[in-house]
Amino acid sequence: MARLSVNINKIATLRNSRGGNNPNLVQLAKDCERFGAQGITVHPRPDERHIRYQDVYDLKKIVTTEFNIEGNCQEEKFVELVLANEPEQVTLVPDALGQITSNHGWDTVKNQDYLKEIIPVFQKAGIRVSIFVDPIVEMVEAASTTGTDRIELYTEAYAQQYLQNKEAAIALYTAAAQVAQKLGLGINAGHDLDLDNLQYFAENVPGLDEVSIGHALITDALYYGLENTIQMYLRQLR
Ligand SMILES: CC(=O)[C@@H](O)[C@H](O)COP(=O)(O)O
Ligand SMILES: NCC(=O)COP(=O)(O)O
Repeated sequence: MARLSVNINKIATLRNSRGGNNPNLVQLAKDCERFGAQGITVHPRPDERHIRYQDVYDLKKIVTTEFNIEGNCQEEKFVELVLANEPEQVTLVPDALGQITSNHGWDTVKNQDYLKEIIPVFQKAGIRVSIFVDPIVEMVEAASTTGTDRIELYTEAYAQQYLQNKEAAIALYTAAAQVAQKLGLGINAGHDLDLDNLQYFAENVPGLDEVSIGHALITDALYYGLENTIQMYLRQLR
């Protein structure tokens, strides 16, 4: 069964909107784990629009499941932040500054030499490395030669096509996962996964280790409550 890592970026968005500490991000992360979350994911961005760099230090002290820090390793401050906190996993995402959200994976062919250089920096600190990739076989194959431990399949395209044609939506992901498995890569996935599309994804992506879900899960929690929502998402993965 794939693990559920809850991305709490949007809780930080709500907190920052009033300048105070409500909702309390640290308490919410503790509660997510108590409700069944098998990991906590954060994505500190250079503009600190939601997760602040200090949040990472505060969360590191209390996360007892798996701490996954996502971000752009081309930002020197991000590398320092991750090495200072030594999470279980770092997910390297090639975001440009000012993007409203993450919207593409690495070109693992063009960035092969760079990734081969930066990935061991984290691995030498005992941190598992996952790199964000689109579901393209060539990108997965080139990911395997970078030395990364895992890939994270970028699932926005799946989510967008799922309601119109789920068989077509899943095809590239199933194929990419089959190649990743053959190459000995761990397989994570994330972005726009939700209560409607998650189960079908998990059933058709072999070797799926972890999904990280934030935006839809936090939105659902406004209607169903956080504890119930986390349990609803976990049931989609059983
Ligand atoms: C990498 C990815 O797809 C998401 O994890 C990302 O963290 C979403 O970032 P925002 O919450 O800033 O949209
Ligand atoms: N890596 C994906 C993630 O952490 C959350 O993405 P989303 O569910 O907020 O789209």
